[in-house]
Amino acid sequence: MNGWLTQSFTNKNRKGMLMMKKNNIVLVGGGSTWTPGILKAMTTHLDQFALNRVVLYDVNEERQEVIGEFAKILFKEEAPEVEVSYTTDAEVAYKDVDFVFCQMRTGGFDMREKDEKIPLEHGVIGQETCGPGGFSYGLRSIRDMEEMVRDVRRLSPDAWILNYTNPAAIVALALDKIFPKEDKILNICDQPVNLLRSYSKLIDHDVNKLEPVYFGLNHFGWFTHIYDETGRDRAPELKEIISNGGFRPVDAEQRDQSWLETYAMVEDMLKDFPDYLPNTYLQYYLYPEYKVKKLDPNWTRTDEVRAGREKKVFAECRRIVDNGTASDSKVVHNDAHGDMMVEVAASIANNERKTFIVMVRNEGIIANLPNDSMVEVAATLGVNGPQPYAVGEIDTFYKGLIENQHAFEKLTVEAYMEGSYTKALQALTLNRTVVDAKKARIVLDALIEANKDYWPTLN
Ligand SMILES: NC(=O)c1ccc[n+]([C@@H]2O[C@H](COP(=O)([O-])OP(=O)(O)OC[C@H]3O[C@@H](n4cnc5c(N)ncnc54)[C@H](O)[C@@H]3O)[C@@H](O)[C@H]2O)c1
Ligand SMILES: O=P(O)(O)OC[C@H]1O[C@H](O[C@H]2[C@H](O)[C@@H](O)[C@@H](O)O[C@@H]2CO)[C@H](O)[C@@H](O)[C@@H]1O
Ligand SMILES: [Mn+2]
Repeated sequence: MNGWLTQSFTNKNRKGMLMMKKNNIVLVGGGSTWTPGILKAMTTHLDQFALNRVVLYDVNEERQEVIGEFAKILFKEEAPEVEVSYTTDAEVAYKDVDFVFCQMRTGGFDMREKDEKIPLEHGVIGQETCGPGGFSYGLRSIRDMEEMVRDVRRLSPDAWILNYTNPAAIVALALDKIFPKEDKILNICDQPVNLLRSYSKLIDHDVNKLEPVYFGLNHFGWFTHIYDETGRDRAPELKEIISNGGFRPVDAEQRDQSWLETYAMVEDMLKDFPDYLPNTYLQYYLYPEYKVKKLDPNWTRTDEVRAGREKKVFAECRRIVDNGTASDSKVVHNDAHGDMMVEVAASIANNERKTFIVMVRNEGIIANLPNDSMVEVAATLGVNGPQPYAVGEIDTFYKGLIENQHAFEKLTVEAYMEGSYTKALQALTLNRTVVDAKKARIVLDALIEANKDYWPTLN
């Protein structure tokens, strides 16, 4: 039984006491490199999102132990009233939870490396969530994600499942097809909010006062307007600034070179297509040949992450555990990722109806796109889930791009569900990063071989 937190509550309109439920959380992929940041965000948002119990769950015992021991120290110092534990047992993890925060990586970085390097060996974009890499990772993620949902529903029928697991576009579509009646699964990406934070720096404006209008699919969308609190659209000014002075992420000093290059490509995209502010991932679809030349098949993003974030996070957590204190922690910072995950949960739990950019089944939100696509748009979040803002009709160029990408995503999910080689080949042939069917077949066959321990058989 959860406790309740009596919280003193003050804002400019109301003063009083708010009874806030204390939530039981499970963090799936508890040994993830992002977990320390999310845990830190949990400790700094306790007045918004009250916690009773936090369980970390991972299939990898070694990773889980390092991050789990760190978690115990962090909470002992920051929020000793919260019960913290870690486990590799799904039966323990999913029992009696209110929110599941999910960020698993089936196959780990070893398989991410193959997703990136195999396509590149054949002259095609190799990226974690885009093109054949995203396809490959998608076919691995769906199985574990389906199992997770079934386990959660058996052990915690009413829990909210907040999913970050990539490729989120394919995972979201697959879960929507497998569990069409589910209304408590929400797929989220932190890239739009991270872009918003970067825009807010460019115009020196509080990000919380910016209201975005966004449309597309996950890692495949555009900001059409960015309104400030006076109702003025700041998008034209932002486009001007970026077109003349380039674009850097808000946390540029923490970024590896490849992310700086990725942000820089927004300037190129705006020069070619000045209508809207593009999501950075569009670079792979708009300039596949150019990007392939820039990518190094011997040193991809996985190598950078392993040498950078993964090494730092685990070394720092081990150091904290050895020292017995997290008070001087360096790598555990709040960024868009942890903050957003906790703020999304708080908005749902407290029925705050704050606006976030999330994935939802289209059903007319973007009037001239298929109803069954999982679109990424602005929505308010409350106890009844997302209430998306209507986008209306979109112009031909964007409609064409998105319909093509949706067809790729849908065929990928169907290839998984039907075990269909033909649909897998159709999916890769449609993808803008591949196009050529002979190339698609070569890459598909190589990925089948690499994923034989993970994928269903494709006949
Ligand atoms: N949606 C977004 O915007 C966003 C942002 C950041 C990260 N992510 C995603 O979050 C995930 C974690 O990323 P990372 O770079 O920290 O990877 P990571 O490999 O460091 O962490 C993932 C963890 O998941 C564990 N895992 C694998 N299969 C599991 C399963 N079936 N059940 C429970 N745990 C399992 C692994 O052992 C690993 O410890 C990835 O899917 C990544 O793409 C998404
Ligand atoms: O290559 P990685 O593992 O570093 O990151 C892949 C993820 O990239 C995006 O996330 C951003 C995020 O938006 C930002 O807040 C900050 O934390 O950096 C991340 C990248 O380092 C993307 O939205 C995710 O889906 C990817 O998993
Ligand atoms: Mn993302």
